[in-house]
Amino acid sequence: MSDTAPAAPQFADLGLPAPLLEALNSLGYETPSPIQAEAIPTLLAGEDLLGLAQTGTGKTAAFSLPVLAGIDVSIRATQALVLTPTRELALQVAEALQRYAQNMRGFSVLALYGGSPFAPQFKALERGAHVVVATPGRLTDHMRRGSIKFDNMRFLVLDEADEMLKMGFADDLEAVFEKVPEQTQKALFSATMPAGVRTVARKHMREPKEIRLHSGKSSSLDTITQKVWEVANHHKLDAMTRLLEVEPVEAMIVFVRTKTASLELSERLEARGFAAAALNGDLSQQLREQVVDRLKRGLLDIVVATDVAARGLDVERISHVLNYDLPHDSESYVHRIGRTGRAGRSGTAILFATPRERRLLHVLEKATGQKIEPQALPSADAVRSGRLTKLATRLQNAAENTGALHQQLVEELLQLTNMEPLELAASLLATLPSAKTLVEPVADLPAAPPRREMSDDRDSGLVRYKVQGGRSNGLMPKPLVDALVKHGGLRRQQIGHIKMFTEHTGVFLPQLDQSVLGKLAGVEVNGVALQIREWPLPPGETERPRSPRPPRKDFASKPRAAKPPRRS
Ligand SMILES: Nc1ncnc2c1ncn2[C@@H]1O[C@H](COP(=O)(O)OP(=O)(O)OP(=O)(O)O)[C@@H](O)[C@H]1O
Ligand SMILES: [Mg+2]
Repeated sequence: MSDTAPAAPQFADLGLPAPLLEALNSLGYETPSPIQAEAIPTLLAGEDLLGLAQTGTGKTAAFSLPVLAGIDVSIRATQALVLTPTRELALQVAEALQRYAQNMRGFSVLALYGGSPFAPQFKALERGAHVVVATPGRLTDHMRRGSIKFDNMRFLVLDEADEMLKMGFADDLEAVFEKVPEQTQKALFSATMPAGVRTVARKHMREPKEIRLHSGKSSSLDTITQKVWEVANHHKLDAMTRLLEVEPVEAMIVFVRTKTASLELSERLEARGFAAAALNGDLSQQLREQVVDRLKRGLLDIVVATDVAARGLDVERISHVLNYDLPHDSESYVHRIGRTGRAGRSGTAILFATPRERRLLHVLEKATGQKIEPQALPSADAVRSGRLTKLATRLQNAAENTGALHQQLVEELLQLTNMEPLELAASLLATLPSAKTLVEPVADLPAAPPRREMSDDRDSGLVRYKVQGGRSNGLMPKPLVDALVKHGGLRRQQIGHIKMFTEHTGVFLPQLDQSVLGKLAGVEVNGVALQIREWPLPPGETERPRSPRPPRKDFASKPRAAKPPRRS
């Protein structure tokens, strides 16, 4: 981050105490980022602050360092409160504070978030953690119980202030503002600041200084290359597999719209051999933390997440962000793609847009101040040469570990087999599992058809079937798909949307003939005997099965489902 402001100041010029400067030095921070250069002196001077700077530009240190400079470790009381919208972020900010405070003896920071037991939190608050980093929900719980004390509070920081307002925490934040002592210094940070934030700032802050490091036009980083792939919904999974073959992905975060979609897609990716996992608000807190940790440590390469991971998450390995589903709004897009290209590194953001969504692109281009370049889907040739390059790299790497022993083996094999070296190499390749995909033909992915001719739903052209047996019977999408593949002779890609209800399951499939239905009838999946039948929904009928059921002949006269349900 050294190529920024013209007369770049040094950390030593900003007025920070020696223990913090030493910590920055040991962390390898050379020069302050622009937001740090501006925010640190302002906060050290005691002013309130609204800090607006792009994703990945060091806002955490911009507030953490001045907060730490103001902490008196000899007083065992909470002196600063930092609020973050998500649990992962609370933990991450607490960890950052701990790192910056590595030379402040006796310093303690506490992360307070839901999904973790109260008892240790009470104890740590009792002992007087110097800084508390909390999510609004859990903080409100503690405020109700009176376990957090505000008397010594000197700083209040809202990281991702706009998101917390958007999540509906306005009243809780209001209560916090009311509760902190009058002279508490306040700071709000984010990469995006919609109008609502300023209203809060005006109400609760003392003439806050506003530091804005980008014009409203460009809220995302120029280290991020943005591209769009036009893909119909039902080709997204194939397109994603292609993407993974041709793009130099180190780690990727994939954003989908719903929790269910994050589970389904991560399962499908795992089934295709990728180190993938889901991250969404329904998972246990322990699992959520494990996923982030495994991603950081390189044990996972793909995390399929909902917007719970869109804000603040700082994982150096993330080289790519994929918007598998379009975000709800442009702010969310800015934050999502900001998970890559952090701290001056470069990153790639790819967006899957169906033809119908194409018209929304200009909104995102406007929000990021950048063009989102359309990119042709990788051709079969590109996929093949991507695979070949990967294999070549592997062989080159392997060459470093071969020696006389391997060469001698080759000599012996040549003699034994009576083959030419080229023949032998070809045979060896044929036994190599990873070379298998190279001899298989690769089909070109169909480009998304033009808008008018298609219904760009992943279920288009499919028929809706009703499967007797739902979640409450223990039926799950993955085993169901496996059974459809095994007993119904379907290919995975042919299977559309699966919707699990309590008592039954709705699934979109190509039209099945009676013999296939017969084969599937009675097949046991997780102890449930499948009963599967075509299931058109007469207009106006709800998801719930009605009794008495419509007569069978209605089914035959209406092969196509009325309207697929909205994905939830
Ligand atoms: N001065 C610096 N020199 C080098 N690296 C830095 C510096 N300041 C911060 N970083 C690193 O940059 C990365 C991004 O910082 P941070 O998470 O604070 O960004 P952010 O602005 O809060 O982004 P977001 O808007 O996504 O939350 C972190 O890994 C951090 O350690
Ligand atoms: Mg941040």
